[in-house]
Amino acid sequence: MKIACLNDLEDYAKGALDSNAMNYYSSGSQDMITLRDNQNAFDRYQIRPRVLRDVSKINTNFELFGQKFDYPIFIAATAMQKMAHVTGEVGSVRAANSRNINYCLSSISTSTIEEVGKAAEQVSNNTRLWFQLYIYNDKNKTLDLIRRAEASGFKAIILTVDTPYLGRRLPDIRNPFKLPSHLSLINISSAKQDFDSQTLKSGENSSWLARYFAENINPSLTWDDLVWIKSVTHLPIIVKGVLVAEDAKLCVKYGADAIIVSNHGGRQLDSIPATIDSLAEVVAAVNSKIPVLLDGGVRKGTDVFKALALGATAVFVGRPNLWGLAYNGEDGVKLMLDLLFEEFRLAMALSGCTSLSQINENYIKASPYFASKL
Ligand SMILES: Cc1cc2nc3c(=O)[nH]c(=O)nc-3n(C[C@H](O)[C@H](O)[C@H](O)COP(=O)(O)O)c2cc1C
Ligand SMILES: CCCCC(=O)C(=O)O
Repeated sequence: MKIACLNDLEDYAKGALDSNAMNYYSSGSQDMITLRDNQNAFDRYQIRPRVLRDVSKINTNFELFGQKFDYPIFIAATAMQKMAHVTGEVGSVRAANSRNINYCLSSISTSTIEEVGKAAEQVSNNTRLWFQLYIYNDKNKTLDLIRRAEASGFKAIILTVDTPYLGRRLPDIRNPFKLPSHLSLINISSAKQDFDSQTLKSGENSSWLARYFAENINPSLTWDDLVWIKSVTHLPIIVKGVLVAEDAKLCVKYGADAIIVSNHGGRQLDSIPATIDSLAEVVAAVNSKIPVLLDGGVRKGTDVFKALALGATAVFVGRPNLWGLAYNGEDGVKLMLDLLFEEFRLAMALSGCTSLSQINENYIKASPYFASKL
């Protein structure tokens, strides 16, 4: 059967990946209410299409931080991509850069920052790369990651702020995740798999990932750390994991260059809002001072259109990158992107929009079926 949409790629990946990788990639936290809602919430909005406009030419280009992109659809940072395909992050970055869109590399990757920078250069002379940063307890480790990203041609730092501790992912507690022995968290030395389970208190999360996080990642971050990062690099700083107006305003106050409305793909706190439902609040609070981007549950061209209509500059896909890798490495990620691009172009054309700047709140409304509940 031919792959027709991103959900087909997910179905394929479910059959192809082992349960260790699939549990880690697919899971959300606790009851996975937020994970499900990220996707379902898009369906609670409707597009208001316009007709009899010349849609023979559709332009999906735009500019952000002085760089041109062919589509407002980027690849989000997801950890440990070599479990999906032997090429891992290198396959993903080649696919994104050959399509002139951004690839975001996770701090917790299975390919080095330098390998990923070089792989992008091989397919593009204008590399599109952002680096996702977790702040380690050891500030020098953090600084080292920033310097290496700068030296490898990364164009922005994404500071993830929704993960002072890893969320409670029940599949990982029931069947503890194991990093396959041929892989390592290669950017960070001393990432050990083993810990003494005897030291766990009753009820404590026994997952290695949760323990790794608790031992290495700094849970005491405050807005001062955003100021600190701004002071040590000239790269734009993008704050990822903001859902409410109060924090959006603080991002502007403390000098963030952009915001990503994100709930970490439903993997952190459960029972928090879907990102598409949080977007309008954040966009209003920011009041056009900095760009607002979104990730979480984007699977269709109409999802992208709806996010742009509610004020996003661009969106990211996380898991679909992993499903594309599992399907066919770099070519599978290209297929995933091309499907989404084609769907998005069609959504624009059938709504009567020929450029991204035309997509605005006039093109969206709450579905009447849900309107009273929204
Ligand atoms: C398997 C997996 C690993 C992830 N790893 C990271 C990470 O290392 N850093 C980070 O900031 N976000 C991470 N995320 C969150 C993504 O960047 C993104 O917010 C989320 O996947 C978007 O939702 P989607 O998967 O529904 O597209 C991860 C998500 C998944 C599914
Ligand atoms: C220790 C890996 C954490 C990566 C991450 O952010 C996630 O799994 O959501």
